[in-house]
Amino acid sequence: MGPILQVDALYGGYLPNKPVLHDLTFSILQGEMMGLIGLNGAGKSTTIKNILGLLQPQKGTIRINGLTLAEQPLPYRATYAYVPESPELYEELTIREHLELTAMAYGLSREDYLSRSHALLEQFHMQDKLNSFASHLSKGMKQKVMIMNAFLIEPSLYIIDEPFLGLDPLAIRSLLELMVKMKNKGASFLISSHILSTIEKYCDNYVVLHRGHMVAQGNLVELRDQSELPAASLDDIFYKLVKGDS
Ligand SMILES: Nc1ncnc2c1ncn2[C@@H]1O[C@H](COP(=O)(O)OP(=O)(O)OP(=O)(O)O)[C@@H](O)[C@H]1O
Repeated sequence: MGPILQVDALYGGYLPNKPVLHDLTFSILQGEMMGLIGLNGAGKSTTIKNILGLLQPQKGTIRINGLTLAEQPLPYRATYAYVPESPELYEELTIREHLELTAMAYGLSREDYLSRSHALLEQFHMQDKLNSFASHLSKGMKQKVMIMNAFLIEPSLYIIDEPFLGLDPLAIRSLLELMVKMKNKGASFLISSHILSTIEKYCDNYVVLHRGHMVAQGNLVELRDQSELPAASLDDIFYKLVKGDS
C-alpha cells in the first residue's frame, strides 16, 4: 500500500514568484503519526493549506491515496478531516446540529452516528451542552466541537493544527487517547504543534520546517543523528536545528 499522503517537491505561498515553502518532500503512511514542527512563520499552516486545497501548489504535487485534488476532488477531500487552530463553527447551530450535519455530509449511518456521537460527547464531557448554540460555548468547548466532528467521521487522515491549544488537561488527555485509538485502527495523522514534549511521546516521524525549508525529517533517532545530538529530546534537537537563525 502506498502512502496516504505524499508531498513532492512542493513550493507554495501567497504571491506568485514569492514562495513561502521551498521544495518540501515528505510522506505519511497508513497508521503513522507525523509531527510538523517549526517556529512561528516557518510555514506549517501554509503547508496544511496546500494539502487541504485552500492554496494551489506553485510547484510540485500533493497526493492523497495516490490522487491529486485536481484529479479526484471528492475522494481526495473525503479522505481527511481537518481541525483548524481556531474553531470555525456555525454560531446559530447547536452542537447536536453540527454533529448531525457532519454525519449527513459524510453519509454516516444513523447507528454509527448515534454510537460515535454518544461516545465522543462522553469523552469530552459535553453531554449537557448538546443543545447549546455554538455562540454560547467557551473557546475550549468550541474546539472540542471541532474535534468531535472530525473524529465522528473516522477519516483515514486527520490533519490537526495545534491540537492542544485552548483545551483543558482532561480534554487533552481525551484527545490523545482518541488519537492513539484511531491510529491503532489504521488512521494517519499530521499534527502541527509547538508542544514538543507532548508530540515527542506520540509521533512516529517529524518534519522540521525552518523559514519554509525542511531542515530535518525522520523519527526521533534519525533526528538525533541529523542534529548530532545522541539521546537528546525533541525540544533540544529542535533548538539546535533552528537556533541562531531565527
Ligand atoms: N494570508 C497570508 N498572506 C501572505 N503571507 C502569509 C499569509 N499567511 C501567512 N503568510 C506568511 O507565510 C509565512 C509562513 O506562515 P505560516 O502561517 O505558514 O507559519 P506557521 O509555521 O503556521 O506559523 P505559526 O506557528 O505562527 O502558526 C510567514 O512569513 C507569513 O507571514
